[in-house]
Amino acid sequence: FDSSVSFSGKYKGQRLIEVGSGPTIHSIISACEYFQEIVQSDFADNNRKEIVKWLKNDWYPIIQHVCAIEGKNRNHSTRPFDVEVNLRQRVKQVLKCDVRLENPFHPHNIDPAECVITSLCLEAACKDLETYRKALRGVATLVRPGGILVMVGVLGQTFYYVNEKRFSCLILSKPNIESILENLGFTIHEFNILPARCFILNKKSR
Ligand SMILES: C[S@@+](CC[C@H](N)C(=O)[O-])C[C@H]1O[C@@H](n2cnc3c(N)ncnc32)[C@H](O)[C@@H]1O
Repeated sequence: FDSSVSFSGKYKGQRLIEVGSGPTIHSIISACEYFQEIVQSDFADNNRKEIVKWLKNDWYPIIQHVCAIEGKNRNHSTRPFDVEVNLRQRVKQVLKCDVRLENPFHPHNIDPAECVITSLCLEAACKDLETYRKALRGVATLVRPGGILVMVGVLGQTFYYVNEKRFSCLILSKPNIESILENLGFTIHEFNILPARCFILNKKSR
């Protein structure tokens, strides 16, 4: 899970909202130690169902993996088992969201949070830069004044696959994202660009 987000305690608070979680919990594993209440969300019903299922089922290997990356499995108080228990308790809601709406949680009004995470969602949801800008404006309304927005995204990509299904992806550049965020009143603390890893997978012949 290259897109998992790592928290070290520099940022903490009462609430964290994740926008466009997909069917997964990997983006919030690291954060659950630092935020008391977590709201996850996605547009797709099946993705939200998968998260709700997880609240009863097993993502332990993924939690172990994230803890290993962070070296946490050497620390007794945050070993993977504890992280899992913590995370299950802290995910309070799994809601429908649509980032193309001015209020992504319409018709619900969600209190803004100290931290909002969105990973690989906006470029998947938006077909052009103007839609992306509006979506980011909507996501920004979920961040409390003084709070942080953590975005994981991909630059210069036009499509991606989930199994054999192809999805479109909006081409983004660093200057595009920086100028939209600055116009929305954000100060950018970190902008890390990591080299993409390319996986070439060979399907077994029968
Ligand atoms: C590439 S996946 C990323 C999932 C996860 N956040 C991750 O990092 O692995 C894109 C996600 O965006 C969601 N999505 C697509 N359009 C959306 C929309 N209009 N509003 C909210 N989520 C949307 C999809 O359902 C999907 O779960």
